Amino acid sequence: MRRRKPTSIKDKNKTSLKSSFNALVYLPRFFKEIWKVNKGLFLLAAFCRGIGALLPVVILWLGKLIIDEIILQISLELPDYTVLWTYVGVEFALIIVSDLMSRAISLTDGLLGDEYNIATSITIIKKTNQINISLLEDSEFYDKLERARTQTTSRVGLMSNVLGQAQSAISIATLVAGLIYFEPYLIILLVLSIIPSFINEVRFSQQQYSLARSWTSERRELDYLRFIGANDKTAKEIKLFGLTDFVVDRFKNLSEEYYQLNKTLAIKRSALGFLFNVLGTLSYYGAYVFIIYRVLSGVITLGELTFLSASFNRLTRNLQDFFSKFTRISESALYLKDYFDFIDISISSKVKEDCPLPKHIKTGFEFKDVHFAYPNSEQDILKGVSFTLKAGEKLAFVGQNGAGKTTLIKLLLRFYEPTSGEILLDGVNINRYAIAEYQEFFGVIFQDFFRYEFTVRENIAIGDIDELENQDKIEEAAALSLAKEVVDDLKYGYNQQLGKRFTNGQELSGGQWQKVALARAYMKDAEVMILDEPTSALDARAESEVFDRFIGLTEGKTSIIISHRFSTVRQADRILVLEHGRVVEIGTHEELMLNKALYSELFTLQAEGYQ
Ligand SMILES: Nc1ncnc2c1ncn2[C@@H]1O[C@H](COP(=O)(O)OP(=O)(O)OP(=O)(O)O)[C@@H](O)[C@H]1O
Repeated sequence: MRRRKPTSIKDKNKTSLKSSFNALVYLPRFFKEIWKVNKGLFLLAAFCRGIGALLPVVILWLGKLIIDEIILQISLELPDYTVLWTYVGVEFALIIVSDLMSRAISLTDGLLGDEYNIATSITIIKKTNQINISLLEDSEFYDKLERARTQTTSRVGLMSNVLGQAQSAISIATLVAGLIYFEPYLIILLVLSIIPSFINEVRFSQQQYSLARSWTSERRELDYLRFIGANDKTAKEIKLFGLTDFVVDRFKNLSEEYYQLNKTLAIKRSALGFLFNVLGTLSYYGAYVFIIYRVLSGVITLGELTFLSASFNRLTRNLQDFFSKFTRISESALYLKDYFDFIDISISSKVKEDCPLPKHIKTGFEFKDVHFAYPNSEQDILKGVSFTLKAGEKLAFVGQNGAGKTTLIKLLLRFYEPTSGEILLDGVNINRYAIAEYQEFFGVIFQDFFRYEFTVRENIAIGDIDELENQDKIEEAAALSLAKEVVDDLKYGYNQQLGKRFTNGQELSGGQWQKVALARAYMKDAEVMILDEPTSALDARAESEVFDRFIGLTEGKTSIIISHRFSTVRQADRILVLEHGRVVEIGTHEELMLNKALYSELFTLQAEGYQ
């Protein structure tokens, strides 16, 4: 695989700067969502930040009053310390309140963040379920989903940062007001001290971000190499084929390049950062000398000196922090865009879902000259497929690997739409039925069924999750799919946790997993049953038993079986032979044998193999 060379950082800088600032428009919507999650907590967080923002200037002001009062009382013959101790008492109380506020802020941020996290995770799961499978398989879209899913912590961080910025802005405004009141000229020095480090911050954080983003696919490859190099699923092959050096070299070469680019940037950022900080410190001392000079000239008091120098110092730090956070916020806001783009995906169907679904199938399904190519692919997988599946009929699909059998099922289930042609149910285009209701019609077990790392009970009940507590039904389904014998050997029976991810989990063999997954098909009394060869890992005896049961149980039911096992296929009412996306034969076993074409050739070939 040829790797795309990352574009230079500078080229990307302009566009990413613009797009990250543009992404700030998502902030109001973001806060509206947080507001909806918990209004009370949000108000409390805002209140605490408001108080927290005003306290610094008030405390500094009290410091000034205390010093001025001390100096005043020292100069008096009959000093009265009442006012002084009152100031000290109030300052003490405010310090306590300030500490209380900062703890309340981190508490409310944490709680609000957790609640928002839960709410967005649920939104993402629900939305993913509504989105067409074809979109989920689009790599660009998938990246977006990945980012939306994995960036939840950044979003929570973003919330704290933005609220923190608002707090800083108020603090800064009050401190600036203080400076202007006493020494307006200090503002010039303040601006001089802050601009260099602001420019440095913006420039480098943008470059860092551009570098990270332009290396997205390489970083994904690095993650993948890390994954295959160090996990239990690949360990066997990596050891046996001696792949460690291959993986390590590939990882090293790729990461070295990224490391070097990053290193150069980090060194430059630190060196310039230091230089600009020296400039900042210089201007601070400039201000300090100016203030001392003003005290010595008797223009301002000693208390005002402490107030001004502390305010100036605090302002410099606050402003630096404000600007560096600002660039970070605009970067994180880009992830908001990914998230909102994802949840805004339109899910409305192109056609009106205006037809009520029949309770039971009357005539059956009909594929009419169906053509299909997967999204982003030029290749036609189905080329004018026409056939009928009558109500109550058992149809088998046969054909070589890649002929398009599973694709036919995916179209029937409306995971994809035909490129042209149509699929009818009882004479009506299937797109006109409400999709969720329509899909409820089917009981399907796919070749690549998912191994949920849940308990056996849950794994079986997935076929009809409303029946999770119906032990009799679960046991019945397990008996029919031969999963019962697997469960009988498990320490915790139906409550056995499966897989290795969680404590006390038990891994199953491929065939045992298939038996468990098959039980799902028996959980619901679906109108149409589909078995897409989920039996490849079963031993010969179990496989024939599974199919015989399936055939027996689907007697008189509309069903489709995909299998390469001809002794099963021949038991179907009719057999559809698919070759390179075309129906080449359709008929009963006897008819197709007489036809002496592909089916009889494949059947004879397999029968000979068994002799
Ligand atoms: N999501 C997808 N995106 C693009 N192409 C796909 C996708 N899924 C399958 N294909 C391609 O479509 C063709 C038909 O695949 P399909 O899974 O329908 O074959 P099949 O007849 O069920 O094969 P098998 O007997 O191996 O299960 C194959 O060439 C495959 O590469």
